[in-house]
Amino acid sequence: MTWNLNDLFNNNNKTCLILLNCPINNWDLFNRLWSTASLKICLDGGANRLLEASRKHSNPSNYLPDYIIGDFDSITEESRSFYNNDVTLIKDEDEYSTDYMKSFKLIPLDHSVVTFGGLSGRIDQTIHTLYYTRKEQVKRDLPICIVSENNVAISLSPGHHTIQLKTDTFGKCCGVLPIGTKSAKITTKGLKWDLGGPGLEETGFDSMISTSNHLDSETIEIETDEYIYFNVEFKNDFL
Ligand SMILES: Nc1ncnc2c1ncn2[C@@H]1O[C@H](COP(=O)(O)OP(=O)(O)OP(=O)(O)O)[C@@H](O)[C@H]1O
Ligand SMILES: Cc1ncc(C[n+]2csc(CCO)c2C)c(N)n1
Repeated sequence: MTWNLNDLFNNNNKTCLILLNCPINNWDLFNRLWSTASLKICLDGGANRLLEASRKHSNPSNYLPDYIIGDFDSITEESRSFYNNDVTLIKDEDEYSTDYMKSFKLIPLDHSVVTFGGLSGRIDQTIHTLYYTRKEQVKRDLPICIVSENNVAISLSPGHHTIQLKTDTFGKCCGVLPIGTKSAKITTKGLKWDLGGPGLEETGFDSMISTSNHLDSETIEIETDEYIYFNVEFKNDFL
């Protein structure tokens, strides 16, 4: 598979943006993802974040998601009444699935997914984001990217991946993260410290995890036998 991470910001008619209940500190970044997405879903308190940020930076009537879904313990009355007429609100009080899990029921399998937020804040929520993103990745051939304030994590299925990224958007720091798997055999090309050579055949919590690695090319090749994440930082002056 070839993933062009610059496509995060290019128009694509089958991309879903999921807005979690996380701060929108970088309106420009959020706005670029919003303009790219064809389907937009707010999770519960994510609607408050959208209303607040779009009021501050623009006109909230131009920022209407397709759905707001969740148990509605976080959405305010004000957000509810603002979005009530134009947006489909789905209240689902199931106590055995999170709002993030509920949102994927609305996303066709032929859509790529960009999750905005979910990597910082409460650690149980962060682990849940990584856990459930992988569960959904198993069902899809298209990527799920988790975009947070300063970096993007892309979920990779077993196989060979070519990741393209431009140095005007992405900084050099990156990681190859075997999260949710005991160990993985990974080979890479295009990183300063490539995996796969002597002493670096295996990656996992019992062996070695490649963090604080650096991009050495605008094309990165990753071959993995397990589901993993690859993360890369946004460039400082891009943010
Ligand atoms: N502090 C946080 N850190 C990371 N992700 C978060 C955080 N808070 C919320 N989220 C994400 O936003 C979604 C909506 O959160 P919200 O606070 O509106 O509801 P919640 O009741 O806390 O979440 P849930 O019902 O899913 O447990 C959550 O499902 C989670 O994916
Ligand atoms: C083993 C187990 N742990 C936690 C929960 C609680 N829980 C998980 S998802 C969810 C909904 C949040 O909106 C809640 C309350 C559970 N049910 N089962």
